[in-house]
Amino acid sequence: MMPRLTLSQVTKRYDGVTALDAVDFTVAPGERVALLGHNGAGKSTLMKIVLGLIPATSGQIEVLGAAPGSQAAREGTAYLPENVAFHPALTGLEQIRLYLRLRGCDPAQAMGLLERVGLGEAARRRIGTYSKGMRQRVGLAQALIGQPRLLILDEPTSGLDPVSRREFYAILDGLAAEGAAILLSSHALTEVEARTDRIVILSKGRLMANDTLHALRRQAALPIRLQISARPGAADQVAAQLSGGRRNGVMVDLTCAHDEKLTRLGHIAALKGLIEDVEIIPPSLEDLYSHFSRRDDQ
Ligand SMILES: Nc1ncnc2c1ncn2[C@@H]1O[C@H](COP(=O)(O)OP(=O)(O)OP(=O)(O)O)[C@@H](O)[C@H]1O
Repeated sequence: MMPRLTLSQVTKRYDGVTALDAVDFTVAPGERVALLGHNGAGKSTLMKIVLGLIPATSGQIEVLGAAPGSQAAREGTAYLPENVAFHPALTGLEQIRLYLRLRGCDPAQAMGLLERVGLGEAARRRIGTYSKGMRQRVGLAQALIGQPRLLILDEPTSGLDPVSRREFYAILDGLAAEGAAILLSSHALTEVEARTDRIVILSKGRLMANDTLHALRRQAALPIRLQISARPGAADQVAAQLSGGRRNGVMVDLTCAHDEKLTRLGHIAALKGLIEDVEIIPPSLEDLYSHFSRRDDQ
């Protein structure tokens, strides 16, 4: 399938600063891609280039097979900025109707869009009375006008509570299932870990990683933690036999390389009379993120 978004060797220089340095990646239909990076890594610059708001210094960008900022690209692309501001005196329904009219679409679609983002019941209340999570959903309803095939979301869940975040991602899952390509930036690694298909890490404008979480784990080859619960009174013996560290009354911690995992599990299984349970804890996205974003400095 042709990617919805393709960046090839995209470089952006502001005077003296290289904000993007030969960045390559694609986003396919139905794919949810997380764009991660420290402050100043180049995420906003990348989004602005994709939206056609600023030009790249060099490289090629294709948005829905067209040039960024062209009519074809703009018609099929939705953008949700980090802080969406709406008119507080308007109701959600009025606000979305207004956007529909501005886009030359039928304002009667407004209720359907609001229901889609879970604002059906609040549609006739003033936006001034909405919570931050609800305002973010108005933003998403606005972004869904015209059935976009590519969504660019700038930290869409910052400031939302855990329940609102989950609900927001559930809406994105539905859109991706219908074939929308989604690129979202975030600083919240735990939620991205569970809710996206691929991870792109930028550091000082350079692409440090671009793969699934699974593949990044293999590439990084960070140690895996094995957490063993010993039978009552057996923790010292288990720790001694496995050369592991005792944590409290019953827990024994081990770390091992990825390719030692099965051997280590074999040793643990051989102590079966002494052991209640074993938990395998792979490196978290946070561990991977610091691994990949630091690679540059070495
Ligand atoms: N208009 C500009 N003129 C000069 N330098 C700029 C301009 N815009 C951004 N930069 C620089 O380019 C680099 C990348 O900035 P960018 O805003 O893209 O980062 P970011 O990853 O979006 O950061 P954040 O997480 O803080 O939003 C930074 O060093 C920034 O100072």
